[in-house]
Amino acid sequence: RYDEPTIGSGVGVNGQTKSLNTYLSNGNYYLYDTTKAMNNQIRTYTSNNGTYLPGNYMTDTNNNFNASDQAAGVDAHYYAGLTYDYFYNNHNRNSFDGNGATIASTVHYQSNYNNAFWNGSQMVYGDGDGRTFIELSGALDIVAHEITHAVTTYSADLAYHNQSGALNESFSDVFAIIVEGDTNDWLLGEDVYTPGIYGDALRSMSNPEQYNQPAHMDDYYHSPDTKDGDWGGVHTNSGIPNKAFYHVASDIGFEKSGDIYYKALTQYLTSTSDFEDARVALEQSAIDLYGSGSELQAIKNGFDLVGIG
Ligand SMILES: CCCCC[C@H](S)C(=O)N[C@@H](Cc1ccccc1)C(=O)N[C@@H](C)C(=O)O
Ligand SMILES: [Ca+2]
Ligand SMILES: [Zn+2]
Repeated sequence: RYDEPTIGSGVGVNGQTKSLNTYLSNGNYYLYDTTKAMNNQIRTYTSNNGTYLPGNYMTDTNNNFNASDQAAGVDAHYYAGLTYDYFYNNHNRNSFDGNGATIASTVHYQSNYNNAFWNGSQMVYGDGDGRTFIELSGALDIVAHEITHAVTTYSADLAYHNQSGALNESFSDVFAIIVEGDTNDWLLGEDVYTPGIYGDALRSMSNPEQYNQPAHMDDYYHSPDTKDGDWGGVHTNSGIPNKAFYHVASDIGFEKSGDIYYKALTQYLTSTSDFEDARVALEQSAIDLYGSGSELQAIKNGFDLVGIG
């Protein structure tokens, strides 16, 4: 019996059926996608509500991943593939390290875990407690958010605290929105956030204040640089550069803003960059790509509007 790439199907967290790149080995089908550029692989595991990482491969006997406990893995796998395709097709980046690194995702991490994260080596997704969140890999913007953290690690490596940390969070939200690619969708987490409440989200790029984030430097949130202080409020102050991005992308679109933000992240920003440095990096990236035209003006305008001078 030969091992070989296969195409299976699965049902995601929100009930949609999707085609999956899987792998047949010894009579079992694995969530193991070998179809991407040279040597890159996308591998999806389950921690079975424990804390072991990466845990066990998620497998199926008939290549139809339609069991309820497989849904989180279906979406983590499928959305990782979409995010891989975005960075490869739009920025010619082969995986998060630019060299075909395996994208490993683990779902069913702990119990009732209302979060998802990049742990420096892989993506990890909780199931949520069923009230605040359902399985977090069920949202493309969350998967793209986490994989962008991996891209950041292998580029600017923005230190995860204070303004550099808020930029780290903001760049993950920026590419989450771009990968979703819907000019009407400025929300983050809406597909898996509060299943009992329609239309809300964890964050909004167009109106950060709606979910208690500042949208201007005048309202910068001074929080302790501790775990309990969210390392200087990185998930709060990200609202300020997020709002700037909303203005920029509303002006020049996701393709041009994506190219400018990608160049800034990978060629100009460093681990200690602050909000002002980000403005300078984005202005320089716009000039490099488009000269001193409307794109540069969009950056200047967006950052002026949020008070980053
Ligand atoms: C381990 C503790 C901290 C992890 C932080 C990760 S990178 C993170 O920022 N996770 C996102 C998940 C997310 C992304 C987009 C939309 C919804 C939810 C996040 O924002 N987590 C919030 C809940 C937080 O940690 O405050
Ligand atoms: Ca969204
Ligand atoms: Zn994050």
